[in-house]
Amino acid sequence: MPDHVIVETRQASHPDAVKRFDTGELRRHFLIERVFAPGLIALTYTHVDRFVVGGAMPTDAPLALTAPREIGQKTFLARREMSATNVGGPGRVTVDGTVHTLGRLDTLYVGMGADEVVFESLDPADPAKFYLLSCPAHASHRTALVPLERARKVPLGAEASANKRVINQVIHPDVLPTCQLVAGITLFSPGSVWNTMPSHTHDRRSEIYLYFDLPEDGRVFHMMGEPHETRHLVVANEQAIISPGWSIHSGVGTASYGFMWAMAGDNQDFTDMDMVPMSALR
Ligand SMILES: O=C[C@H](O)[C@@H](O)CC(=O)C(=O)O
Ligand SMILES: [Zn+2]
Repeated sequence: MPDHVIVETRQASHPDAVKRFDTGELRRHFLIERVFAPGLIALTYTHVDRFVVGGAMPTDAPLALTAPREIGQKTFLARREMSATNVGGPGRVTVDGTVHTLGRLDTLYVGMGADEVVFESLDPADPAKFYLLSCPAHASHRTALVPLERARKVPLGAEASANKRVINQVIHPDVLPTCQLVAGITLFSPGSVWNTMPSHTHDRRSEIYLYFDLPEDGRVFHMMGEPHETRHLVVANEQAIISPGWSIHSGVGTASYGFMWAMAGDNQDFTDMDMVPMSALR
């Protein structure tokens, strides 16, 4: 039987090399075009903070999270922690026999050491799409369901600058303890389309973005690169981006969208950003 867990590996890149990348190379290294594939767990193993990013999209059968060779362990979570956020129809995640039901934008944090993780859709015609984020862990924290309402809310931006939005901090030290992972869901006011502008970097933490809720022909122009050497990626709905610590991560949509961001690295201090003055951007 073919394995239902597929993995692609991405190496880390030096900014001096990246400034010579053409569009195809930028996309090959930093954009994850297929996050969700029906009936599969599709993962990207990146050497940027050893993040594993991907999607579990069960249709008519449950999908068990097995440990691919890349992990080098008998179970996926032997030395890792993980979050699963549902951006699709209603679903269930069973962790070592305990069933958690996830509606839209609910997140399950799964602590290091969980053996059996199984994903299911409640309705195969409206499949759940579990967006997975995992990073190395050193301690086992409690598995917990974090509905969007439980997130710590940080309103930011203004209508006049087209960036009025609420940052929902879902995986955050004020919500629940984790080893490295910090993550949230940023949702916009109608008409606001700019995220994370003014830009920032935080070399001690890398970041992963998933853009969602874009219409079929909508696109986000995601800004990346060192502040003095910016590039962009044109991103469609439900595609993800690997943002190394040296890169800005800002985007503007041709239509309304939401996005999930996640960080791992040396600290979990969300406010510890190096803000980039507008005059420094090139
Ligand atoms: O370091 C923090 C991350 O870049 C995100 O939280 C930014 C974000 O969601 C936003 O400004 O909309
Ligand atoms: Zn950031």
